[in-house]
Amino acid sequence: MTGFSANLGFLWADLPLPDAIRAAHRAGFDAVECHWPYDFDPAAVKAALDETGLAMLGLNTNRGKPGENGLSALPGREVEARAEIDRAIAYARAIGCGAIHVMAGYGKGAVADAIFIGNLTYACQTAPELTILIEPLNRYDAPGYFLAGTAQAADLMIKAHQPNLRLMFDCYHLQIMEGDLSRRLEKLLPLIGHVQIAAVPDRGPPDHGEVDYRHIVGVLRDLGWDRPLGAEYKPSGPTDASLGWLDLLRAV
Ligand SMILES: O=C(O)[C@H](O)C(=O)CO
Ligand SMILES: [Mg+2]
Repeated sequence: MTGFSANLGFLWADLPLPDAIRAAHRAGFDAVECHWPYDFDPAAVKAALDETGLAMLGLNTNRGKPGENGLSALPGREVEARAEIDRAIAYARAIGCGAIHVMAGYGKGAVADAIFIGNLTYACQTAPELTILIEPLNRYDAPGYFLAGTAQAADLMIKAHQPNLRLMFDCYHLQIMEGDLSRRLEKLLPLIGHVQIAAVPDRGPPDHGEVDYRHIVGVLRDLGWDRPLGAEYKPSGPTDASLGWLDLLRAV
């Protein structure tokens, strides 16, 4: 049966992270993931993970100054970008989290490409035991974000040539940018480190909109994908009232 990871950047985002972990456990999630956990004491986060038995699958590097969306592809910001990578690695190690999404920021062109590859290589080699993720974001939510498609991501991964560098396949962003999700999942499977889901286009629970996730869950299962899918959607009210989709997708 397919498992699901609650993305606590959006689900139970009104609770302190340790309590959000407990809420995800009560709701029956198989794992959790987050965006930016840095305001919370890693010991308290680890205690909640140990208490519930849930794994924290991933966290993000910090985004930088207000209005920025990551630093790792930005010329002249390498020192800060690597400090944020170091901070993310230390936090991930402290709580036993397996993956870090290194956020690129609003760069472009060959210079940004080279800088991003350098910073990704640094992250991969500093923490060879962790998976380092890169994630294409859609042009509506993040106009100008450096990484905007799977071909670009695959090209970066070939150039960086690091065994622990993987693609975050966020079905929400990639349906908007590229579509053809079933064939794309099949083709890119060896590059994928984590899969996320949300309704398109409203980023609500994955039970409506233009993607039928019953089909996508079946495709992934048939491809042999056996890791929890990240529920990274924005509930329109209390998270506990938004979870009808869980039984629907578990039944696939
Ligand atoms: O927004 C997303 O899809 C991401 O997964 C993220 O980590 C924050 O931008
Ligand atoms: Mg995502």
